[in-house]
Amino acid sequence: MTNAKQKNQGKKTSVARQYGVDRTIVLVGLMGAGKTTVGRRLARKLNLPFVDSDHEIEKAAGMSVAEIFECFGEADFRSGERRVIERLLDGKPQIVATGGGAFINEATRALIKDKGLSIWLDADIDVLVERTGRRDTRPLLKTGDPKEILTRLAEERAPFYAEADLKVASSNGPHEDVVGEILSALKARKAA
Ligand SMILES: Nc1ncnc2c1ncn2[C@@H]1O[C@H](COP(=O)(O)OP(=O)(O)OP(=O)(O)O)[C@@H](O)[C@H]1O
Ligand SMILES: O=C(O)C1=C[C@@H](O)[C@@H](O)[C@H](O)C1
Ligand SMILES: [Mg+2]
Repeated sequence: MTNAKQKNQGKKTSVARQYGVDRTIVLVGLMGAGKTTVGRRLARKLNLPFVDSDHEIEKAAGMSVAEIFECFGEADFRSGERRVIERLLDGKPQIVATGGGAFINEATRALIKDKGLSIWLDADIDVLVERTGRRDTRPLLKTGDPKEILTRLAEERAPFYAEADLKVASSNGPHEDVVGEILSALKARKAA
């Protein structure tokens, strides 16, 4: 490794270390909570790589999430999601944004708990409805009224998301504020 590369590598670990981050951060929570868009900004702040599990699945399959659901069904999507997340957890610390249902799957949740530091991004239903309404890419929200679906999913999933290591409110923008809340939660965890 060249000196410059070594220096950069050292810098990468040191910013994250200041916040006590020595394993991959895994963002969990409902569709629209901000896992992808907040996660990308958090990664920049901590000088860590960013990766999105939905995007990785799409790359591997050469299809969109909606197409995978349509052609193979949700069960196949979930097993692909588990395999992708297992691979993403097997390496140096990074920021992983998961799909909204990943942490609900028992096997995927066990992997994340074993190797990652999970953070639940929690936003109010009306905020989620507005945010997810901006793009028509989420297959689970196309089967009925999005507000009813998100309300039901929030009820069903909250006990699982509550198993995350940290919980951060993500209703109030801008994204940078949520990043700030995550950094504060990491600092508090380090100090505890
Ligand atoms: N704190 C925020 N302030 C303002 N807008 C936000 C905030 N967080 C997310 N958004 C917006 O909400 C939309 C959905 O966000 P994002 O794609 O990051 O959600 P997600 O949790 O990754 O959802 P999914 O589970 O479907 O992948 C985007 O348009 C994003 O810019
Ligand atoms: O909440 C969910 O179950 C999902 C969320 C999205 O990120 C995608 O992973 C997919 O649309 C399913
Ligand atoms: Mg996302």
